[in-house]
Amino acid sequence: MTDLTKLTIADARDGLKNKDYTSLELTDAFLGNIEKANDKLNAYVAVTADKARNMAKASDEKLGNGTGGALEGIPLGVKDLFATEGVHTQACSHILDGFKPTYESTVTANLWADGAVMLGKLNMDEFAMGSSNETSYYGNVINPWRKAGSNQELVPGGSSGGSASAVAAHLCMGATATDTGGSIRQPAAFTGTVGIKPTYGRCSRWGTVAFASSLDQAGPIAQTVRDSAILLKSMASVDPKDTTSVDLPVPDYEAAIGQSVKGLKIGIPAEYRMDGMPEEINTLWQKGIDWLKDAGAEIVDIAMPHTKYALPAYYIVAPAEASSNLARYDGVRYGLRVPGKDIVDMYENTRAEGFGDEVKRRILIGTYVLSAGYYDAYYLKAQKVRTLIKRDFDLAWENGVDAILTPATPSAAFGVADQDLHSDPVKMYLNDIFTVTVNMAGLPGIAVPAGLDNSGLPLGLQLIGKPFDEATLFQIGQVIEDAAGRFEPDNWWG
Ligand SMILES: NC(=O)C[C@H](N)C(=O)O
Repeated sequence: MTDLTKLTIADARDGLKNKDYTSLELTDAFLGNIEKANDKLNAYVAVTADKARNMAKASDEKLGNGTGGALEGIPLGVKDLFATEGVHTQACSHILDGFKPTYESTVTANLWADGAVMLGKLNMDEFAMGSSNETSYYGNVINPWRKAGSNQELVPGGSSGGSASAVAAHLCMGATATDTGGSIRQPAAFTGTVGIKPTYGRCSRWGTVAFASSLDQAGPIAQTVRDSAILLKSMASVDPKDTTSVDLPVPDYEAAIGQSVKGLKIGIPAEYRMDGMPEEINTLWQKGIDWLKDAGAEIVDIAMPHTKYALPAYYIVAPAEASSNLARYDGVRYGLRVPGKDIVDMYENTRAEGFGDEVKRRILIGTYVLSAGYYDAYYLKAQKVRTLIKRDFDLAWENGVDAILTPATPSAAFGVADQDLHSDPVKMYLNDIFTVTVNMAGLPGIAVPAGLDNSGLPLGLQLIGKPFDEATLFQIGQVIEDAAGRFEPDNWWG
Protein backbone atom coordinates (compact mmCIF):
# COMPACT_ATOMS: atom_id res chain seq x y z
CA MET A 1 0.00 0.00 0.00
CA THR A 2 1.19 3.51 -0.73
CA ASP A 3 2.59 5.51 2.14
CA LEU A 4 -0.23 8.02 2.71
CA THR A 5 2.13 10.43 4.48
CA LYS A 6 4.11 10.96 1.27
CA LEU A 7 1.10 12.39 -0.58
CA THR A 8 0.83 16.07 -1.40
CA ILE A 9 -2.20 17.97 -0.15
CA ALA A 10 -3.43 18.26 -3.73
CA ASP A 11 -3.27 14.47 -4.21
CA ALA A 12 -4.77 13.67 -0.80
CA ARG A 13 -7.64 16.03 -1.51
CA ASP A 14 -8.50 13.95 -4.59
CA GLY A 15 -7.90 10.62 -2.85
CA LEU A 16 -10.20 11.56 0.03
CA LYS A 17 -12.94 12.65 -2.34
CA ASN A 18 -12.59 9.40 -4.33
CA LYS A 19 -12.79 7.42 -1.04
CA ASP A 20 -9.43 5.78 -1.78
CA TYR A 21 -8.78 6.19 1.97
CA THR A 22 -10.40 8.00 4.86
CA SER A 23 -9.22 11.05 6.74
CA LEU A 24 -8.96 8.84 9.84
CA GLU A 25 -6.53 6.54 8.01
CA LEU A 26 -4.55 9.52 6.79
CA THR A 27 -4.52 11.10 10.25
CA ASP A 28 -3.48 7.84 11.93
CA ALA A 29 -0.65 7.48 9.44
CA PHE A 30 0.69 10.91 10.44
CA LEU A 31 0.20 10.24 14.15
CA GLY A 32 2.23 7.05 13.61
CA ASN A 33 5.06 9.00 11.95
CA ILE A 34 5.05 11.56 14.76
CA GLU A 35 5.30 8.81 17.34
CA LYS A 36 8.28 7.28 15.57
CA ALA A 37 10.14 10.47 14.75
CA ASN A 38 9.39 13.14 17.31
CA ASP A 39 11.95 11.89 19.85
CA LYS A 40 14.62 12.48 17.24
CA LEU A 41 13.38 15.63 15.51
CA ASN A 42 11.58 17.41 18.39
CA ALA A 43 9.27 19.11 15.89
CA TYR A 44 6.07 18.87 17.96
CA VAL A 45 5.71 20.31 21.46
CA ALA A 46 2.15 19.00 21.82
CA VAL A 47 0.37 16.24 19.90
CA THR A 48 -3.42 16.44 19.94
CA ALA A 49 -4.11 12.84 18.89
CA ASP A 50 -7.66 12.55 20.28
CA LYS A 51 -8.69 15.88 18.84
CA ALA A 52 -7.12 14.94 15.49
CA ARG A 53 -9.03 11.65 15.34
CA ASN A 54 -12.30 13.35 16.25
CA MET A 55 -11.76 16.01 13.61
CA ALA A 56 -10.86 13.32 11.07
CA LYS A 57 -14.04 11.35 11.86
CA ALA A 58 -16.13 14.50 11.41
CA SER A 59 -14.35 15.12 8.10
CA ASP A 60 -15.07 11.59 6.94
CA GLU A 61 -18.74 12.18 7.57
CA LYS A 62 -18.69 15.36 5.53
CA LEU A 63 -16.70 13.70 2.75
CA GLY A 64 -19.31 10.96 2.80
CA ASN A 65 -22.23 13.28 2.32
CA GLY A 66 -20.47 15.66 -0.07
CA THR A 67 -20.39 18.69 2.24
CA GLY A 68 -16.60 18.79 2.74
CA GLY A 69 -14.63 22.03 2.59
CA ALA A 70 -11.52 22.87 0.56
CA LEU A 71 -9.19 21.14 3.06
CA GLU A 72 -11.58 18.49 4.32
CA GLY A 73 -9.71 15.76 6.16
CA ILE A 74 -6.18 17.14 5.56
CA PRO A 75 -3.92 16.76 8.67
CA LEU A 76 -1.87 19.87 9.49
CA GLY A 77 0.51 21.06 12.17
CA VAL A 78 0.24 24.46 13.86
CA LYS A 79 3.14 26.65 14.99
CA ASP A 80 2.96 27.20 18.75
CA LEU A 81 2.47 30.95 18.12
CA PHE A 82 -1.18 30.55 17.04
CA ALA A 83 -3.85 30.55 19.73
CA THR A 84 -5.68 27.22 19.64
CA GLU A 85 -8.63 26.94 21.97
CA GLY A 86 -7.92 24.74 24.98
CA VAL A 87 -4.61 23.58 23.49
CA HIS A 88 -0.96 24.33 24.41
CA THR A 89 -0.07 27.83 23.10
CA GLN A 90 3.18 29.07 24.62
CA ALA A 91 5.21 30.60 21.78
CA CYS A 92 7.70 27.99 23.08
CA SER A 93 8.47 30.23 26.05
CA HIS A 94 8.71 29.31 29.74
CA ILE A 95 6.83 32.49 30.61
CA LEU A 96 3.63 31.12 29.04
CA ASP A 97 3.79 27.86 31.01
CA GLY A 98 0.45 26.12 31.04
CA PHE A 99 -1.27 28.75 28.90
CA LYS A 100 -4.27 27.39 27.00
CA PRO A 101 -6.25 30.07 25.20
CA THR A 102 -10.01 30.33 25.49
CA TYR A 103 -10.28 31.26 21.83
CA GLU A 104 -8.97 30.32 18.39
CA SER A 105 -6.78 32.46 16.12
CA THR A 106 -8.45 33.59 12.91
CA VAL A 107 -5.91 31.75 10.74
CA THR A 108 -6.42 28.39 12.44
CA ALA A 109 -10.20 28.92 12.68
CA ASN A 110 -10.19 29.47 8.89
CA LEU A 111 -8.34 26.18 8.38
CA TRP A 112 -10.71 24.18 10.60
CA ALA A 113 -13.72 25.82 8.93
CA ASP A 114 -12.37 24.47 5.63
CA GLY A 115 -12.13 20.98 7.12
CA ALA A 116 -8.43 20.65 8.04
CA VAL A 117 -7.44 18.35 10.93
CA MET A 118 -5.10 19.54 13.71
CA LEU A 119 -2.30 17.14 14.62
CA GLY A 120 -0.68 19.32 17.27
CA LYS A 121 1.52 22.31 18.04
CA LEU A 122 4.92 22.79 16.49
CA ASN A 123 8.19 23.84 18.07
CA MET A 124 9.66 27.26 17.27
CA ASP A 125 12.20 29.79 18.50
CA GLU A 126 10.95 31.46 21.69
CA PHE A 127 8.49 34.21 20.69
CA ALA A 128 9.70 33.67 17.08
CA MET A 129 13.09 35.21 17.86
CA GLY A 130 15.79 33.23 16.14
CA SER A 131 17.05 31.65 12.95
CA SER A 132 17.94 28.18 14.16
CA ASN A 133 15.17 27.04 16.49
CA GLU A 134 17.70 26.87 19.28
CA THR A 135 16.03 29.53 21.45
CA SER A 136 12.94 27.36 22.12
CA TYR A 137 12.26 26.55 25.77
CA TYR A 138 11.44 23.04 24.53
CA GLY A 139 14.87 22.41 23.05
CA ASN A 140 16.06 22.72 19.50
CA VAL A 141 14.43 21.09 16.50
CA ILE A 142 16.55 18.83 14.31
CA ASN A 143 16.59 19.20 10.54
CA PRO A 144 15.70 15.90 8.83
CA TRP A 145 18.46 16.73 6.31
CA ARG A 146 22.08 15.76 6.94
CA LYS A 147 25.19 16.30 4.89
CA ALA A 148 25.99 13.32 2.69
CA GLY A 149 27.91 10.75 4.73
CA SER A 150 27.64 12.73 7.98
CA ASN A 151 25.72 12.23 11.22
CA GLN A 152 26.10 15.82 12.37
CA GLU A 153 22.81 17.30 13.55
CA LEU A 154 21.77 20.38 11.61
CA VAL A 155 19.33 23.15 12.52
CA PRO A 156 16.09 23.44 10.54
CA GLY A 157 16.29 27.25 10.52
CA GLY A 158 13.94 29.45 12.49
CA SER A 159 11.77 30.59 13.87
CA SER A 160 9.28 28.19 12.20
CA GLY A 161 11.76 25.31 12.43
CA GLY A 162 9.22 22.86 13.85
CA SER A 163 6.85 23.59 10.96
CA ALA A 164 9.60 23.14 8.35
CA SER A 165 11.07 20.01 9.92
CA ALA A 166 7.62 18.41 10.32
CA VAL A 167 6.69 19.05 6.69
CA ALA A 168 10.07 17.83 5.38
CA ALA A 169 9.90 14.63 7.49
CA HIS A 170 6.22 13.96 6.65
CA LEU A 171 4.95 14.51 10.18
CA CYS A 172 2.11 16.63 8.72
CA MET A 173 0.91 17.51 5.22
CA GLY A 174 1.48 21.22 5.72
CA ALA A 175 1.89 23.63 8.60
CA THR A 176 1.10 27.14 9.68
CA ALA A 177 4.08 29.40 10.25
CA THR A 178 4.84 33.09 10.76
CA ASP A 179 7.47 35.39 9.33
CA THR A 180 8.70 38.60 10.92
CA GLY A 181 12.10 38.78 9.23
CA GLY A 182 12.39 35.46 7.41
CA SER A 183 10.89 32.90 9.77
CA ILE A 184 8.89 31.12 7.07
CA ARG A 185 11.28 31.40 4.15
CA GLN A 186 14.62 30.62 5.84
CA PRO A 187 13.47 27.35 7.48
CA ALA A 188 11.72 26.38 4.23
CA ALA A 189 15.00 26.92 2.37
CA PHE A 190 16.94 24.90 5.00
CA THR A 191 14.60 21.91 4.76
CA GLY A 192 13.76 21.72 1.05
CA THR A 193 10.17 22.85 1.59
CA VAL A 194 8.12 25.73 0.18
CA GLY A 195 7.28 28.70 2.40
CA ILE A 196 5.39 31.86 1.55
CA LYS A 197 5.17 35.02 3.61
CA PRO A 198 2.13 36.82 2.21
CA THR A 199 1.68 40.57 1.97
CA TYR A 200 1.32 42.30 5.36
CA GLY A 201 -2.46 42.42 5.94
CA ARG A 202 -3.31 39.29 3.94
CA CYS A 203 -3.64 36.88 6.89
CA SER A 204 -5.23 38.08 10.07
CA ARG A 205 -2.89 38.47 13.05
CA TRP A 206 -5.77 38.02 15.48
CA GLY A 207 -4.90 35.30 17.96
CA THR A 208 -1.26 35.09 16.85
CA VAL A 209 1.14 35.87 19.71
CA ALA A 210 2.67 39.23 18.77
CA PHE A 211 6.41 39.69 18.26
CA ALA A 212 6.81 42.79 16.05
CA SER A 213 3.34 43.88 15.05
CA SER A 214 4.25 45.96 11.99
CA LEU A 215 6.18 43.02 10.49
CA ASP A 216 4.53 39.76 11.68
CA GLN A 217 2.62 37.84 9.04
CA ALA A 218 1.29 34.27 8.94
CA GLY A 219 1.75 31.91 6.02
CA PRO A 220 2.06 28.22 5.20
CA ILE A 221 4.99 25.82 4.85
CA ALA A 222 4.24 22.90 2.53
CA GLN A 223 5.89 20.34 0.28
CA THR A 224 5.02 21.97 -3.02
CA VAL A 225 4.14 25.32 -4.53
CA ARG A 226 0.64 24.07 -5.29
CA ASP A 227 0.10 22.93 -1.71
CA SER A 228 1.22 26.35 -0.46
CA ALA A 229 -1.32 28.00 -2.76
CA ILE A 230 -4.06 25.71 -1.45
CA LEU A 231 -3.16 26.43 2.19
CA LEU A 232 -2.80 30.18 1.79
CA LYS A 233 -6.24 30.38 0.18
CA SER A 234 -7.72 28.93 3.38
CA MET A 235 -5.53 30.80 5.87
CA ALA A 236 -6.06 34.26 4.36
CA SER A 237 -9.17 36.31 5.03
CA VAL A 238 -10.48 39.78 5.65
CA ASP A 239 -10.87 40.06 9.42
CA PRO A 240 -12.57 42.96 11.22
CA LYS A 241 -10.83 41.78 14.42
CA ASP A 242 -7.43 42.82 13.00
CA THR A 243 -7.27 46.47 11.95
CA THR A 244 -4.30 45.72 9.69
CA SER A 245 -6.26 43.09 7.76
CA VAL A 246 -6.79 44.49 4.27
CA ASP A 247 -10.22 44.43 2.69
CA LEU A 248 -9.39 42.67 -0.58
CA PRO A 249 -10.94 39.39 -1.74
CA VAL A 250 -8.69 36.32 -1.45
CA PRO A 251 -8.12 35.02 -4.98
CA ASP A 252 -7.98 31.38 -6.04
CA TYR A 253 -4.19 31.09 -5.88
CA GLU A 254 -4.18 27.59 -7.30
CA ALA A 255 -5.50 28.95 -10.60
CA ALA A 256 -2.10 30.64 -11.10
CA ILE A 257 -0.25 27.31 -11.07
CA GLY A 258 0.69 26.13 -14.52
CA GLN A 259 0.19 29.52 -16.17
CA SER A 260 2.98 30.56 -18.50
CA VAL A 261 5.52 33.10 -17.29
CA LYS A 262 6.22 34.22 -20.86
CA GLY A 263 6.74 37.97 -20.98
CA LEU A 264 6.86 38.43 -17.21
CA LYS A 265 9.62 40.82 -16.16
CA ILE A 266 11.86 39.41 -13.40
CA GLY A 267 14.16 41.85 -11.60
CA ILE A 268 17.64 40.83 -10.43
CA PRO A 269 19.03 43.17 -7.76
CA ALA A 270 22.84 43.38 -7.88
CA GLU A 271 22.88 44.47 -4.22
CA TYR A 272 21.91 40.94 -3.15
CA ARG A 273 25.26 39.69 -4.46
CA MET A 274 26.99 39.88 -1.11
CA ASP A 275 30.73 39.76 -0.48
CA GLY A 276 31.83 36.43 0.86
CA MET A 277 28.65 34.65 -0.25
CA PRO A 278 29.42 30.99 -1.04
CA GLU A 279 29.87 30.45 -4.78
CA GLU A 280 27.17 27.76 -4.65
CA ILE A 281 24.57 30.40 -3.81
CA ASN A 282 25.57 32.51 -6.81
CA THR A 283 25.49 29.44 -9.04
CA LEU A 284 22.02 28.54 -7.81
CA TRP A 285 20.79 32.08 -8.41
CA GLN A 286 22.14 31.96 -11.98
CA LYS A 287 20.38 28.61 -12.51
CA GLY A 288 17.11 30.22 -11.43
CA ILE A 289 17.67 33.08 -13.85
CA ASP A 290 18.33 30.61 -16.68
CA TRP A 291 15.22 28.54 -15.89
CA LEU A 292 12.99 31.59 -15.98
CA LYS A 293 14.64 32.87 -19.14
CA ASP A 294 14.08 29.47 -20.78
CA ALA A 295 10.43 29.66 -19.75
CA GLY A 296 10.09 32.95 -21.63
CA ALA A 297 10.44 35.49 -18.81
CA GLU A 298 12.37 38.69 -19.37
CA ILE A 299 15.29 39.18 -16.97
CA VAL A 300 16.19 42.76 -16.03
CA ASP A 301 18.80 44.21 -13.71
CA ILE A 302 17.38 46.45 -11.03
CA ALA A 303 18.92 48.67 -8.37
CA MET A 304 17.98 48.33 -4.69
CA PRO A 305 20.48 50.75 -3.17
CA HIS A 306 19.08 50.66 0.38
CA THR A 307 19.31 46.87 0.75
CA LYS A 308 22.40 47.04 2.96
CA TYR A 309 20.56 49.06 5.60
CA ALA A 310 17.65 46.62 5.89
CA LEU A 311 19.20 44.21 8.39
CA PRO A 312 20.40 46.84 10.91
CA ALA A 313 17.09 48.70 10.58
CA TYR A 314 15.13 45.47 11.14
CA TYR A 315 17.14 44.70 14.28
CA ILE A 316 16.04 48.08 15.65
CA VAL A 317 12.37 48.07 14.61
CA ALA A 318 11.66 44.43 15.52
CA PRO A 319 13.17 44.56 19.05
CA ALA A 320 11.52 47.93 19.69
CA GLU A 321 8.09 46.48 18.93
CA ALA A 322 8.94 43.27 20.79
CA SER A 323 9.89 45.16 23.95
CA SER A 324 6.49 46.79 23.92
CA ASN A 325 4.53 43.62 23.04
CA LEU A 326 6.29 41.49 25.62
CA ALA A 327 5.62 43.98 28.45
CA ARG A 328 2.32 42.17 28.98
CA TYR A 329 4.01 39.06 30.42
CA ASP A 330 4.14 40.13 34.03
CA GLY A 331 3.19 37.03 35.99
CA VAL A 332 -0.28 38.42 36.66
CA ARG A 333 -2.26 37.60 33.57
CA TYR A 334 -0.74 34.57 31.90
CA GLY A 335 1.44 31.55 32.49
CA LEU A 336 4.38 31.56 34.85
CA ARG A 337 4.40 33.42 38.16
CA VAL A 338 7.52 33.45 40.33
CA PRO A 339 6.63 34.87 43.77
CA GLY A 340 8.53 37.81 45.26
CA LYS A 341 8.43 39.93 48.41
CA ASP A 342 6.17 42.50 46.70
CA ILE A 343 4.58 42.95 43.28
CA VAL A 344 7.62 44.57 41.66
CA ASP A 345 9.80 41.76 42.93
CA MET A 346 7.29 39.26 41.53
CA TYR A 347 7.41 40.98 38.08
CA GLU A 348 11.19 40.90 38.10
CA ASN A 349 11.45 37.29 39.22
CA THR A 350 8.87 36.14 36.69
CA ARG A 351 10.46 37.93 33.76
CA ALA A 352 13.99 36.95 34.79
CA GLU A 353 13.08 33.28 34.95
CA GLY A 354 10.43 33.21 32.23
CA PHE A 355 12.31 34.71 29.28
CA GLY A 356 15.30 33.10 27.57
CA ASP A 357 18.54 34.93 26.72
CA GLU A 358 17.66 35.90 23.14
CA VAL A 359 14.29 37.32 24.19
CA LYS A 360 15.97 39.30 26.97
CA ARG A 361 18.54 40.60 24.50
CA ARG A 362 15.77 41.85 22.18
CA ILE A 363 13.84 43.46 25.06
CA LEU A 364 17.00 45.28 26.16
CA ILE A 365 17.80 46.45 22.62
CA GLY A 366 14.19 47.48 22.13
CA THR A 367 13.89 49.51 25.32
CA TYR A 368 17.28 51.12 24.58
CA VAL A 369 16.35 52.28 21.05
CA LEU A 370 13.00 53.60 22.29
CA SER A 371 14.41 55.44 25.30
CA ALA A 372 14.58 59.24 25.53
CA GLY A 373 17.71 60.52 23.83
CA TYR A 374 18.13 57.44 21.61
CA TYR A 375 14.71 57.32 20.01
CA ASP A 376 15.62 59.81 17.25
CA ALA A 377 19.05 58.34 16.66
CA TYR A 378 17.86 54.75 16.31
CA TYR A 379 14.14 54.07 16.11
CA LEU A 380 13.14 57.11 14.08
CA LYS A 381 16.09 56.70 11.74
CA ALA A 382 15.27 53.01 11.24
CA GLN A 383 11.70 53.93 10.33
CA LYS A 384 13.01 56.40 7.73
CA VAL A 385 15.31 53.72 6.32
CA ARG A 386 12.27 51.48 6.11
CA THR A 387 10.55 54.01 3.85
CA LEU A 388 13.62 54.13 1.60
CA ILE A 389 13.70 50.32 1.35
CA LYS A 390 10.04 50.33 0.37
CA ARG A 391 10.78 52.99 -2.26
CA ASP A 392 13.44 50.80 -3.88
CA PHE A 393 10.73 48.18 -4.42
CA ASP A 394 8.12 50.74 -5.54
CA LEU A 395 10.52 51.94 -8.22
CA ALA A 396 10.98 48.41 -9.53
CA TRP A 397 7.21 47.92 -9.79
CA GLU A 398 6.83 51.33 -11.48
CA ASN A 399 9.39 50.18 -14.04
CA GLY A 400 7.20 47.21 -14.94
CA VAL A 401 8.97 44.52 -12.91
CA ASP A 402 6.53 41.68 -12.04
CA ALA A 403 8.66 39.90 -9.45
CA ILE A 404 12.21 39.86 -8.07
CA LEU A 405 14.42 36.77 -7.86
CA THR A 406 17.07 36.42 -5.12
CA PRO A 407 18.64 33.63 -3.09
CA ALA A 408 16.55 32.76 -0.01
CA THR A 409 19.47 32.42 2.42
CA PRO A 410 23.21 33.11 2.35
CA SER A 411 24.02 29.47 3.21
CA ALA A 412 22.56 25.99 3.61
CA ALA A 413 21.55 24.65 7.05
CA PHE A 414 24.33 24.83 9.64
CA GLY A 415 25.20 22.63 12.61
CA VAL A 416 23.38 22.62 15.93
CA ALA A 417 25.26 24.71 18.56
CA ASP A 418 27.53 26.25 15.93
CA GLN A 419 30.05 28.15 18.06
CA ASP A 420 30.82 30.69 15.40
CA LEU A 421 27.18 31.75 15.17
CA HIS A 422 26.47 31.57 18.89
CA SER A 423 29.51 33.58 19.94
CA ASP A 424 28.27 36.57 17.96
CA PRO A 425 24.50 37.24 17.69
CA VAL A 426 25.07 39.50 14.68
CA LYS A 427 26.36 36.50 12.72
CA MET A 428 23.12 34.68 13.50
CA TYR A 429 21.13 37.73 12.40
CA LEU A 430 22.90 37.62 9.00
CA ASN A 431 20.70 34.63 8.14
CA ASP A 432 17.94 37.14 7.49
CA ILE A 433 19.92 39.24 5.03
CA PHE A 434 17.80 38.39 1.97
CA THR A 435 14.46 38.09 3.71
CA VAL A 436 14.10 41.13 6.02
CA THR A 437 13.79 43.63 3.16
CA VAL A 438 10.52 41.95 2.24
CA ASN A 439 9.06 42.34 5.75
CA MET A 440 10.29 45.92 6.01
CA ALA A 441 8.41 46.72 2.77
CA GLY A 442 5.35 44.61 3.72
CA LEU A 443 5.61 42.57 0.50
CA PRO A 444 4.94 38.90 -0.27
CA GLY A 445 7.93 36.55 -0.65
CA ILE A 446 8.14 32.83 -1.38
CA ALA A 447 11.06 30.43 -0.88
CA VAL A 448 11.14 27.51 -3.30
CA PRO A 449 13.66 24.62 -3.14
CA ALA A 450 15.98 24.98 -6.11
CA GLY A 451 18.84 22.53 -5.67
CA LEU A 452 21.31 20.83 -3.35
CA ASP A 453 24.69 22.18 -2.33
CA ASN A 454 27.95 20.23 -2.66
CA SER A 455 27.30 18.40 0.59
CA GLY A 456 23.79 17.41 -0.44
CA LEU A 457 21.81 19.99 1.55
CA PRO A 458 18.83 21.86 0.08
CA LEU A 459 19.06 25.49 -1.04
CA GLY A 460 16.19 27.80 -1.90
CA LEU A 461 15.46 30.71 -4.17
CA GLN A 462 13.24 33.59 -3.14
CA LEU A 463 10.69 35.40 -5.29
CA ILE A 464 9.45 38.78 -4.07
CA GLY A 465 6.16 40.15 -5.40
CA LYS A 466 4.04 43.26 -5.58
CA PRO A 467 1.62 43.93 -2.72
CA PHE A 468 -1.21 41.34 -2.75
CA ASP A 469 0.20 39.68 -5.85
CA GLU A 470 0.92 36.30 -4.25
CA ALA A 471 -0.63 34.65 -7.33
CA THR A 472 2.32 35.69 -9.51
CA LEU A 473 4.73 34.19 -6.96
CA PHE A 474 2.92 30.85 -7.16
CA GLN A 475 2.93 31.08 -10.97
CA ILE A 476 6.70 31.68 -11.15
CA GLY A 477 7.44 29.43 -8.17
CA GLN A 478 5.90 26.49 -9.99
CA VAL A 479 8.26 27.04 -12.93
CA ILE A 480 11.22 26.86 -10.54
CA GLU A 481 9.84 23.74 -8.85
CA ASP A 482 9.30 22.07 -12.23
CA ALA A 483 12.82 22.91 -13.37
CA ALA A 484 14.58 22.04 -10.09
CA GLY A 485 12.59 18.94 -9.16
CA ARG A 486 11.64 18.05 -5.61
CA PHE A 487 14.00 17.00 -2.84
CA GLU A 488 13.59 14.43 -0.07
CA PRO A 489 15.95 13.77 2.85
CA ASP A 490 17.03 10.18 3.55
CA ASN A 491 14.83 8.77 6.27
CA TRP A 492 17.23 8.12 9.20
CA TRP A 493 14.72 9.00 11.92
CA GLY A 494 12.43 5.98 11.71
N1 LIG B 1 10.93 35.98 13.40
C1 LIG B 1 11.67 35.93 12.32
O1 LIG B 1 11.19 36.19 11.24
C2 LIG B 1 13.05 35.42 12.48
C3 LIG B 1 14.17 36.37 12.54
N2 LIG B 1 15.35 35.61 12.32
C4 LIG B 1 14.25 37.01 13.90
O2 LIG B 1 14.88 36.44 14.75
O3 LIG B 1 13.74 38.08 14.12
